[in-house]
Formats: sequence, C-alpha cells, structure tokens
Amino acid sequence: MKKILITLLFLFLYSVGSIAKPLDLTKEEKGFIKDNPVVSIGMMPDFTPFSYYIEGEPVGFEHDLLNLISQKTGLKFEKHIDKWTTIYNSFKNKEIDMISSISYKKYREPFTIFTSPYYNIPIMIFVKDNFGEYNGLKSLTGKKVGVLKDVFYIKELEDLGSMNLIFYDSYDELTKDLVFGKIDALMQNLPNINHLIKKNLYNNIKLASELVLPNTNREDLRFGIQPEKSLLSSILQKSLTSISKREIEELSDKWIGSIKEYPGGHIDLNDAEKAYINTHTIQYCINPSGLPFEGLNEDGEHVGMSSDYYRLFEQMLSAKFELVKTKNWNQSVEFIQQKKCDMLALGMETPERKKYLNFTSHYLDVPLVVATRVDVPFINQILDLEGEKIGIIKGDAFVKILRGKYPSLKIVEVDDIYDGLDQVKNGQLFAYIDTLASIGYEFQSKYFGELKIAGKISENLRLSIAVRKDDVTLLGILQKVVNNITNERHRKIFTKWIPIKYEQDVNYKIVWQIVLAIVIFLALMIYWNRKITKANTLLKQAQKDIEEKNKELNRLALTDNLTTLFNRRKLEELIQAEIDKGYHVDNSFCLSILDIDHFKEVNDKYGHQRGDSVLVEIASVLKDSLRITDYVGRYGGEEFIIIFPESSIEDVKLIIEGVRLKIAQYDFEGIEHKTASFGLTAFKAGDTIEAVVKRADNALYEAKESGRNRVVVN
Ligand SMILES: Nc1nc2c(ncn2[C@@H]2O[C@H](COP(=O)(O)OP(=O)(O)OP(=O)(O)O)[C@@H](O)[C@H]2O)c(=O)[nH]1
Repeated sequence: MKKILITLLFLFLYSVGSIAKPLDLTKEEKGFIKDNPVVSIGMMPDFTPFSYYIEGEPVGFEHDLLNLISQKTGLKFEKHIDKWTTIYNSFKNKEIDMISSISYKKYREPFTIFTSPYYNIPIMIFVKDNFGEYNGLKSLTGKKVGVLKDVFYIKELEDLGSMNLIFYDSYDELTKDLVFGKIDALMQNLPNINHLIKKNLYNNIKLASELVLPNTNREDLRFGIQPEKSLLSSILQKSLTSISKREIEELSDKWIGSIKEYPGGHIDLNDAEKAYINTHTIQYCINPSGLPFEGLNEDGEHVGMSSDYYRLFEQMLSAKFELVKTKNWNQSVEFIQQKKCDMLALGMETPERKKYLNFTSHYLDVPLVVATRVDVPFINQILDLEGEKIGIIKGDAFVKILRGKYPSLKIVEVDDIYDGLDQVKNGQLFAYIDTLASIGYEFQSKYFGELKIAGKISENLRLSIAVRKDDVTLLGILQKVVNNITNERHRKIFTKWIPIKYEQDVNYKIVWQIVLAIVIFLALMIYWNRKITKANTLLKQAQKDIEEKNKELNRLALTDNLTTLFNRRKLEELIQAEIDKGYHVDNSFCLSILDIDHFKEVNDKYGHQRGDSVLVEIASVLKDSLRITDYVGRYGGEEFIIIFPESSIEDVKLIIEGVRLKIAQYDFEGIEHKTASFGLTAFKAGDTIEAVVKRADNALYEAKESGRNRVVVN
C-alpha cells in the first residue's frame, strides 16, 4: 500500500512538473492578439535542426515551437525565411515583428526585447574513436583541435594556451578533417555535429565531453521582439513559460535527438597503401543517369547508392575521392580507359573490361527485369522476347553477354534509361532491360499506367569496384574496403536508395495485379463451380426424370394398358426365364391359358366399353386368387396366361379350379355371370415358348369344345 501511495505521489508530482501551465493573458494582451493576429518573424533556412528545409518544406524545432505557441495564443506567424544577416537587418530596420534563434548580447538590447531561452546549445568535444581515454581539457594538451573561425568561445580557448587550435570556415570541413585524421579533436555545437554525423554516416568519431569553460555559457536561442511591441513580447514569454518540460523534451527528442557513440570501422593498410592514400586524391567516374545506383542531381552533385559508398570509402580509408564528371556511362568507360579517372564504384566484371580493368569481388547483386507496355503479356523467360526489339543501355555489360548467350535476340542499344523507356512507350521497342531498382526508380515519377515490369531474366547484375589495371595498389586497398563493408552498412545504403515509395509503387502494383488476378480467377472458379453445380443438379434431375420415364416406359412396354397385368411380351419373357431355369421333371413350372366364354355377347349386348370393364374385373379376380409367386398377364383379346413357377400340375389344377369358380360366381354389375375355360400344361424338357403355349392352347380348345367353364390338362 505504502509503495502504491509513493508511486501515485511520484506520478502526481511528475505530472505537475510536466503539465503545461495555463496561459493567463491580460485584457490588453488578448486585445493585441485580436487586433494583430498575424505576426511576422525572421527565421533561418539552414540552421539545422532548428529551422531548415526538408524537400522544400520549412521544418525544425523552432517551427514546431511556433506551432505550439499558435495553438496556445491563436497567433499566426508569417515566416520570412532567409539567411541570418538578411533577417537580422530586417529586424533591426523594423521590417519584421520578431526574430528567432537570437542569442542574448548586451549590444542588441536597444533594438530587441529577448524572451527567455527556449534552447541552450551545448558545445561538444569530439575525438577520433582511437583517441584513447579522454580526461578533460588536459587530454587535448598539444593536440590539434579544430574550431570554427570567430566562434564566441575562441578567446577563452586561446587564453588556455595548451592546445594547437586549427581554424575552419565551415562545419563540414572541420568534421571531415577529424574523420580523416587531420586533426585530433574538434569543438562544435551538438545539434550541428549530430546532423553531420547522421547525414554522412561518419562512424569513426566519438563524443568526448561537453566543453565547459568558466566564462562561456551555452549558446542561448531566444525570440527577439521589437521594443515597441511589449505586449507581443509578454504574450510570447507567457507562451514559452506555459510550455511544459515534457513538451520541450518531446521537441528535443524529435529534432535534436541524443548523441550516440559511433563505432569505428577501420582497415589495416600496409605502408605502401597508407602512402598511396596520403599522396593521392582518387578520381572516380560514375554513370550520371543510373539512379538509384548513381547519378547527378540538379546541382550536378553525385547522388545515389555509389555516393554513399564513396563516403563510406572515404571514412574507412581516410582518403579523398573526387568525381570526374562525364556525360554518360559510355564516356565514363572511355575516361577510365584514357586514365582520366582511376575507378568506378559500381562496375560489372566482363572479359572485355578485364582487358583494361581489375575488379574487386562483387558486393552488390541485383536482379534484371524487363519493362514493357502494360498491354503485353507477362514474360517468363528471356527467350519469350525472341524476334522482338529489346533496348539495353549502350555500352552496358549485358549487351555483349545477352548477344553472346542469345544470338536470336534483337538487341537495340539506347542512350540511357529514359531513351529506353520512352522508346518502349512509343512502341519503337518491345521491351527494355535494366535493373529492377533503376526501372522501379523511374516508374515512381514517370510511365505509371503506361509501362509495367513484365518479368525477370535469369541473369543478375553483379557489381564490383572496377580499378584501372595499372593501379594495383588501389585495387588492394579497395578489396580490403569491400571485405570490411558490413551487411548492415550495405543494407542501410540499399534501403536508403531503394525507397519505400518504390517498394510500395512497384511491389504493391505487382501485388495488386496478382491479388486482382487471383480474385478474378477465384471469382471465375466460383462462378464456374456454381454453374457446374447447377448444371449437375439439373443433369441429375434430368437423369432421375429419364430413369423414371424409362421405368414408366419399361412398365408400359411390359404391361397391358387396360388391365395393368403383364402384356404378351412380358409373359413370353417370363416363360423363357422359367424355361431357362432348367427344371427337372419333378419340379417344373405350369402354364395355363384362360379364355372368357362368350365374351362377344358382352360387347354385343352392353357395348365395348362395358366389355373392357369386365376384362378389368376379371383381371383383378385373377390377381386376387393367385399366389404371390405366380404371374398373370393378358395374352391378347379376352385371353389370359398364368405362369406357376416351381409347381406341380396337381397343385395348379386345384388353384385354377378355385379361380374358375371365383370367376363363375363373380357378380358383374348389370350383366349376367360369366365363366371362363382353362387349358393347363406342365413344362416338359426341351419345351420352347411356342411349344408350351401351344400345348396349353390345345387344352383350352378342348375345354371350349367340351362345354366351356372347365379346366383341361394337357
Ligand atoms: N370389349 C372388348 N372386347 C374384346 C377385346 N378383345 C377381344 N374382344 C372381343 O372378344 C370377342 C371374342 O370373341 P370370340 O373369339 O369369337 O369368342 P367368344 O365370344 O369369346 O366365345 P368363345 O367361343 O367362348 O371364346 C370378340 O368379340 C372381340 O371383339 C377387348 O379388349 N375389349
């Protein structure tokens, strides 16, 4: 419980400390905001990370701070972004209401009201990572220490008199010289060096300590306000005071960050190599239009993956590299042949090039893809392109490789990637082959919806550092570099230049295409499945109907319409089946034919229809009087046949006698009693249908002849 209370108390005190204090403005101050909602402010364009540009947008700690103030007060800031001297003069000439990033100086008081500082920039001492232990300023005694010219703490440093101060014009040069070991330490403000380290991926310098001098304070950053605008200055001061510690910490975390120690990544060079590095500026050529691998930006500066690799080489070797500009890749290849440059950071090893270049082992392995118009089917293998015009950059190692390997391909050399892709777009070329990264990079801004990546070819582009053949020392140095570039470092450079946007644009496009294809495929499958299932159900139903119809047909084919007894055809089948059983004499089947006596009279007296109904009634008497195993059918007209399977003639005779009596006693409504005559016979070995029926018929004839209404056995 005690613990919980202490924790709650701690949280309470912490939150009190970090909660923003309310902004308590006077009536006059509120009136000022109402009358002057827009305030003009001078800010710097390159004061990283406080006020600078990212992709044309002004950003930084101070911009976010002004946003906070706007939220609290409702003031809007009209930003005049220009270099320090310009905004400082504008402020002094009262052309703008206020200025940011101003440090307190007594001489500025007549024309400035200062707010309290919103940031105090610490000055830091950085050393090379192999400096050894740093124990305060005495560790710098006799060492070369780089500082910016005219920096405000110079006097105090000079007064110490212990270190060898080297003066620089720019932060960039100062930092580079420490990285390359020209000086032992440097002093710089923290955010600035942090930015440079991050930008240049320097990894062989480390933070030693903050510079603390008795008479030098940290550089204070404040807002300066025109003295006539005292209400504005009090509003700003109140706003700054109301900003919580936590809000300021968040801003610092976002823009200034925490300094980290950068681990070294050094290479052991032998004396000859060290001498080479110290005496040479290494001249290099690039492909000026090969982004994201390498290229020149609008200002003609080297950018792309290889620019980061060169920076890394500089860092790892403490060597200086210098770009020799060329118009295109072809010219770069010519230049290195003419010894106008010493190396290419990204070159593919080919037998042709090996005549005048040495190559380190390869350190980049990138897939090659085929770009086509969107209406072209996907390409599974390079031979799908047979007979079609395919563009590849002139002088590219792949021109020779593909020509040698696939002579049937029509390879057309194009000037550069833009030429290649434009020709595909215009239909002059069927396809263009280049790396996935290069094509993807161009697809970000151009050709969207017009071109697509139609497939990958099995060959990969393997890139090494290519060095002039006569420069063996440089090759040895650079092979050591390649051996020492960590995967992490490769990954960092790769992910920096293969932008996420590209991943999204290209991969998502492909992913969406695949997803769409799958969805369409599944939809079609479902549609067809449903259709097939439906068709199957219908088919089954139809089959069932047919079966029933067939059964019905069968039944109809085998039964007599009027009496629903078996018909003659069925009777003959049944007789044959009995014959086929192969009865022995003592266990045979019997057959009887019966004929209604004087049936003609019924028709004549009562009509044919009544005759029919008499036939139906006699049929039902027959059915009712016989055993379940016996068969009865209408043989024709008023004649019926009864089959008695596995029966003796004696038994059957008794049954027939019973049937005869039943018929004779049957009351036909409206007409006199009727009788029937029966001929009966038993199966004899060798009997055919005709034979057995004939014998029964003869017996029937006898029955008729001998007076009717009787049973005669034959
Ligand atoms: N109503 C009706 N009469 C039928 C049918 N088939 C045959 N007949 C009649 O049955 C009669 C058979 O007559 P006959 O063979 O001369 O002999 P009968 O009158 O039965 O006299 P018997 O000599 O005793 O056979 C004929 O008049 C036929 O028209 C039938 O399906 N319906």
